[in-house]
Amino acid sequence: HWLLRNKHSPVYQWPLLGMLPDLLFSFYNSTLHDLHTRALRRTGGTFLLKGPSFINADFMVTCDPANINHIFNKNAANYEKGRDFKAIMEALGDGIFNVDGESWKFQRKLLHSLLNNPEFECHAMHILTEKTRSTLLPILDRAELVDLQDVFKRFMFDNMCLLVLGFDPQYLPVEYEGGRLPENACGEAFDELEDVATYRHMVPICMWRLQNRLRIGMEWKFIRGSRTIDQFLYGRIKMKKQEFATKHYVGNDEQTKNKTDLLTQFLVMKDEDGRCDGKIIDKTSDKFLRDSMFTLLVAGRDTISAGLTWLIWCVANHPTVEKRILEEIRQVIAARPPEQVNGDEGGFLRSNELNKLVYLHATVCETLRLYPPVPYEHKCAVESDVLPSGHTVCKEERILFYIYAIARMEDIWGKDCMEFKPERWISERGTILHVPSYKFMTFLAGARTCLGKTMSFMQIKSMASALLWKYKFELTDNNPSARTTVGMVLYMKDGLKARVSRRDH
Ligand code: HEM
Repeated sequence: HWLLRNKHSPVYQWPLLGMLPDLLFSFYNSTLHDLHTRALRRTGGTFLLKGPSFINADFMVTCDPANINHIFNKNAANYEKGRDFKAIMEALGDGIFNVDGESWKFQRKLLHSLLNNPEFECHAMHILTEKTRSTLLPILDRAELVDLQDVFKRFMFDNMCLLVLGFDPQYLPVEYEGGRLPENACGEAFDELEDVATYRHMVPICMWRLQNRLRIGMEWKFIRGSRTIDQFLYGRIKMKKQEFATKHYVGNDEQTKNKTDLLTQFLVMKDEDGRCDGKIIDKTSDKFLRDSMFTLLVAGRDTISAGLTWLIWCVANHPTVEKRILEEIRQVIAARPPEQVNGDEGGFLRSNELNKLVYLHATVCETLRLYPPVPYEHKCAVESDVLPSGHTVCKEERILFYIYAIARMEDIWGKDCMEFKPERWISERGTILHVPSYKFMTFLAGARTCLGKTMSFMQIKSMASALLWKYKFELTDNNPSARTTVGMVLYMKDGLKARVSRRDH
């Protein structure tokens, strides 16, 4: 019976241990995403991932657009993040990622008004351009061989700190000695907390809780990393509050207010505080500010840097795509009025110019389709339900959405789904095609769609155009299929090492 069952099982099932051995093997082997993709292909898009039979560790795994549409839109009220998610992502505290119900509604409204404000978007672009000009370009000008992934990650950490806290920790300093970028306790603590979250996804709750009590293994990393992050964030919050107490805040008019960091905006916003479970959420309390600022830093740092890393890799592997992008930028620059033409400005395009880059936009979409910075997500059923695929979900059962696998399904993206083809995003009229979020789920779907989507596109396009216009990146490893990390963020396992040379236009 066991052998017969395995004949039809998408992942090998061991007695007592279920699919855990194969999962762990592919986790340490960095092939976890491929294992899920293969299993989803075999099963038509949905299967039950069986954990060890002596603990409740089963997951329904799906990448079926009909199921996703059902869970995120049609019957969204029945699906929550759930208790486990909050425990796994403990470092995020009560930030928006980790909450449901009233607290989520309150934070969503608050963040929506801040992040999607045109003046704030303009401020974000200004910070990004200045930081690129003052740090990133000088480093790339000097570098011959560089790990672009490491540089982008550090750069985005500084950029997000400026945007969120109004402070630059200089994780990517302009000057550094010995050709190696220096260590930074806070930046590294972010990485450690992410590793812990991945580990907690894999290992049964009782096991990591015990390790936490004993302060050993990965859980010791969690304790140490949380302490570093808390010191950093509470320190910044205290300083900002002191600034407020000692000097009159100049930004009473709406325009100035929207052009400051998010921490300041949280403090000056006049909106009412929220309510959750009958209690009042005070949005200026240290704990609420810590959780919100940390969430925003996490939301923007890795997603954008991972997206940009994959984009440079994809473009470097597709010379025809690179040629078309450069041609598009050349046309936009050529259309500038003479008084705005400045040789050194190069690929630094203004927001209205970035909007004209349809092919670059399609390239970003295609990169984020094949390499979604958040490769999987999970939710929990409040009540039992039947999915459109016919699978029954029990009460409190967890569902894993394999965003990475969606792009690799022929039924969804066609026979050429594995190919990197920006053209698939462009309509006959030359505009960007709209693809529903349950098919292009990189920014999630439904009411919980990412609040930084517009900003991310602008930032990735701005950096990509500036870098591709100014430099040629020659990859040291010509492997057309790079290994991916298996963590919460999809990075390149071996980094992105490239030789950098300036282009002569
Ligand atoms: C390429 C870049 C990005 C990608 C791929 C991305 C992806 C995602 C995903 C998958 C989620 C759902 C997470 C969950 O529910 O657990 C999410 C939520 C969110 N993102 Fe992004 N994100 C990006 C950039 C940003 C940026 C730059 C910000 C702003 C600083 C941001 C702010 C948020 C917020 C506030 C939420 C929570 C929405 C909610 O729960 O209602 N994101 N994002």
